[in-house]
Amino acid sequence: MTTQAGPAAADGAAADGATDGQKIVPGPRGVPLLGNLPEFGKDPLAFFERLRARGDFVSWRFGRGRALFIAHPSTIGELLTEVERTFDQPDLGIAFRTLLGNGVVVAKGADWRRKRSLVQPSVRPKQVRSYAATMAECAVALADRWRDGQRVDVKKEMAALTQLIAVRTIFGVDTAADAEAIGRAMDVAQKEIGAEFSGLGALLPDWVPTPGRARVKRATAVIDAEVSRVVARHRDGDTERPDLLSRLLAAQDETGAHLSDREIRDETVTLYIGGHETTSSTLVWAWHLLSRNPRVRAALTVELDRVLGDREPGFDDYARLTYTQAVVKETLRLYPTIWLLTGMAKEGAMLGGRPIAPGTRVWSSQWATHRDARWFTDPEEFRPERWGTTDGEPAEEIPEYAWFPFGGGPRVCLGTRFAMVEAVLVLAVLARRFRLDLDPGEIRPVPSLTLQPDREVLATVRVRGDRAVREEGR
Ligand code: HEM
Repeated sequence: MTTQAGPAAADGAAADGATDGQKIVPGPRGVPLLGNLPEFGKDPLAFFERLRARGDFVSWRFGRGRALFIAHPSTIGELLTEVERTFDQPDLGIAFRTLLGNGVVVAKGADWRRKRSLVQPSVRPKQVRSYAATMAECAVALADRWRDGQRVDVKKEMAALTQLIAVRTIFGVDTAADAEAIGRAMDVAQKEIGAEFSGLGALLPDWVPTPGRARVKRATAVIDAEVSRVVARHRDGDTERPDLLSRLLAAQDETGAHLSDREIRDETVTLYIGGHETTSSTLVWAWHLLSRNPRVRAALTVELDRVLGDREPGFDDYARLTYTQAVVKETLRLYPTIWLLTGMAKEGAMLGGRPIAPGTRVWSSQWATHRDARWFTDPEEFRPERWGTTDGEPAEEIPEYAWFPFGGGPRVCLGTRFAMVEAVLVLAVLARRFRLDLDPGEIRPVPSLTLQPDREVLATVRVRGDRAVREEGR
């Protein structure tokens, strides 16, 4: 994250009042030098909710620079669709760049366009179909290990599962040792990036050496060695493999050029980092919400029994599992794992019909907009039916960009389909056979790189229905 919001765009804008009914209102006063940074740092989710309560277009101070917070879906849509043209993505920091190199998340301009067009075909729906079998297989292997009455740490179980799925679908490695080596190094790097992102590290200049940054460097060296070993094996192999890496190796740009080894490394690591923790946290929040909402949990199992009966799900079931899809969408509404998106205004930037001075940092938050009663009836309630899943029951009318867990516009998440299919299949495999009863007690979201539960999420596994009886008879 950069710390400079640049010149005071909101200054000029605030002077002339409203456009399109979106008046710029001042945010909380803040303190000298640091502005609203202490309040933001203490509890960013509550801070954004307070800004939203003030208006749809709120000026605030991120350190010495002025910033704008936007809450209205139409303005959020403008920001997201204008990224790359009149808004820049912020720099995500040195730790991020060390690990991701110049992959599609980090790249900008023509370089980003080329990379996006090379990576995109490997995550198209047709390709996701071929990864779905691996997703379901990994979930079934976990289900086969769970026993009635077993105590599990849901965060750990979901992280291990999505890690295995990511390593297998991206790198196509089939040995547990390979999967473990890559996964372990990724874990170290990701943890340090999260720590830097949510701590003071993000405010330090790139050249300041910190122990965390040194650990990211060491983990990156391990990842580089592992990935280059796997790439070499793929290049030597003469058979077409059904993994993402094979598709990236085959991809060609309009001049016929392939991605270089360095670019292949950057993109595979980017896909791993982009997809692993985001999906694993979404699943943890889904179990949390299901455990606290028995009505929804019962409705989910009715669908799973009806669609699947006694068999495991496959890709073709995804379209039929509409309630399960709605459970995932509703989970992403209440607990959007990516909880903020920002853009830095460039020359010519406009929002809501008003010019935004270059250098202004504009902030939007999925957390704040997804819980806005103007767009969602009873926004704090976990109600998958709002997505129009029950036979005959119409969906709520939800404006475009009132729900944007995957972003939008030209930089929309490349893994949207991948993530939705993965979350739905994992839930379907596990919830068809089991109930997870989470221990009582409040679990609060902590915003780091992704929205994480503030503590261990412990649960008791319960085998469902008559299967419990069969299980006992074994
Ligand atoms: C629930 C899971 C996921 C969520 C909530 C999520 C969310 C997002 C969001 C909000 C963005 C846009 C960031 C921005 O505008 O700056 C994004 C970008 C991206 N995501 Fe995801 N993501 C998820 C899963 C995945 C998966 C599974 C993959 C890969 C298989 C993936 C790969 C990417 C990539 C490569 C980008 C960068 C696109 C670009 O800059 O052109 N994501 N994701």
